[in-house]
Amino acid sequence: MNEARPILSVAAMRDAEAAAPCGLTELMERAGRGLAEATCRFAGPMPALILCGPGNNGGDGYVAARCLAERGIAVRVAALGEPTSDLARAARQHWEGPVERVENCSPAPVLIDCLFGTGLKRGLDPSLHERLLSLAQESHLAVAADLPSGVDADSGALLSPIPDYHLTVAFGALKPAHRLMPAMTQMGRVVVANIGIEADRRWFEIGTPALPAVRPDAHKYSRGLVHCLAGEMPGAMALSASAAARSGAGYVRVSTSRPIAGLPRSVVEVGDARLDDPRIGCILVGPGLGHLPQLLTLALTSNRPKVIDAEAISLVGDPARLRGQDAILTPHAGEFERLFGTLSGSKADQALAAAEASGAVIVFKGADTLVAAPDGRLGFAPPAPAWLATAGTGDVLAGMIAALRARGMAAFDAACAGVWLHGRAAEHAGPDMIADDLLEHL
Ligand SMILES: NC(=O)C1=CN([C@@H]2O[C@H](COP(=O)(O)OP(=O)(O)OC[C@H]3O[C@@H](n4cnc5c(N)ncnc54)[C@H](OP(=O)(O)O)[C@@H]3O)[C@@H](O)[C@H]2O)[C@H](O)CC1
Ligand SMILES: [K+]
Repeated sequence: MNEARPILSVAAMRDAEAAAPCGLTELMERAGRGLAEATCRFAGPMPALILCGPGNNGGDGYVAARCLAERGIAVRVAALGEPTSDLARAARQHWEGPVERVENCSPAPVLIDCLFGTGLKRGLDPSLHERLLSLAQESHLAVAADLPSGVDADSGALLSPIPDYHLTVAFGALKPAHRLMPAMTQMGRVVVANIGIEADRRWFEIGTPALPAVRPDAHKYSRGLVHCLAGEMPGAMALSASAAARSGAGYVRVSTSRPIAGLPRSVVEVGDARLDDPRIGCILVGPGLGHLPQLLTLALTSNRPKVIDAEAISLVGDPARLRGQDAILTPHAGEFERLFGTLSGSKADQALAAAEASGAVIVFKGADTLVAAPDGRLGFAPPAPAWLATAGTGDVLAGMIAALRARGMAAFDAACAGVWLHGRAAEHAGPDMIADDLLEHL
């Protein structure tokens, strides 16, 4: 079972740190020890070079050096200068070995980057980031303490270039950058060292979903009726409706003015669209919609839950139009901007602002998909294969989420579950998959 792991912003991390009953010195001790242990497990007994910055990330490095030396590892330390924080100064004093200079130290098979963590405020000086890149290049394994130095912890932006790491050891909790582009692709394996803080769980990495059980007295309507509104290009809705049928909906119905090729025989095509049917668990509108804005208007006249995808998102026009609707929106970046405009802040900030403005659950898709709720909950997708970026996979996701919603899951939970299952289906389908192949793995 893959538990939802908390994700903390820099501000939330500082609060958690301040509230930790064990105190900051012990937190640093645990962080350094966790870094040493994770590095040993990953790299074995290879000689290591630890780069220490001026702040507490550097402090973690001095602690890790002591712990590695206690394990008999040949470890060297190189610093940018003397530590500037009290905690790091104390950690430096407990390191009994020599301290070289980052500018002229020689490389080692394992490079451990403890230059900067959550306190990074700007890009590294060019001479320093070039030094970091070259020391990483000359090592066999590069390990980042908390975050690669150069990454903005809250947004995942690269403030200066970073090498590709093999391992990143996050302290206490994941930070947004561990699950946001572009930083997430350069961190290698990401592990969390438990340092004993209490983490707020409103932001989290989406874990294995708990799906509703099928009751012994279930019938097709109680298991969830998905009503799809097919548009000008019904092939897209064929994918969505098939995905809904394969995601446990009891009954999938498609309103269409002409026969649709490729639907499973169990999916029913109907000529009319009676959306006041109280048995409808979720309406799906958008995939293959084309220029039929009236279908969105029709969906919005119904009080039933709905998933609004693809072209239908742009047709909403004003996010306030969704207030009072029980809606899940599934935009990619282009659709997001067309409806919500250019919002400021990180992708996380933007997703939350969009959820608040519309009152809808927002699935902000991409290599770093986020699920935002109007009440401030935010799910970050675990990494999914890059080969998911192919035509039709969004139609499949929309159908999956509609089915999970129709099965009675709350909107936010259904969206998170759909995103998680979609990523895992892609892993099973393999690198040459097309969207249709996902259906076999739902
Ligand atoms: N959160 C926890 O529970 C724990 C975290 N720990 C570790 O501490 C770091 C965060 O430590 P902090 O001291 O806040 O920050 P950093 O070490 O990342 O860096 C701060 C210093 O770096 C200077 N700075 C910032 N950006 C640059 C830059 N581009 N170039 C040069 N110098 C820079 C900054 O000084 P300025 O005044 O010049 O801005 C600071 O001196 C966290 O990531 C964990 O690794 C602890 O172990 C305890 C538990
Ligand atoms: K670091």
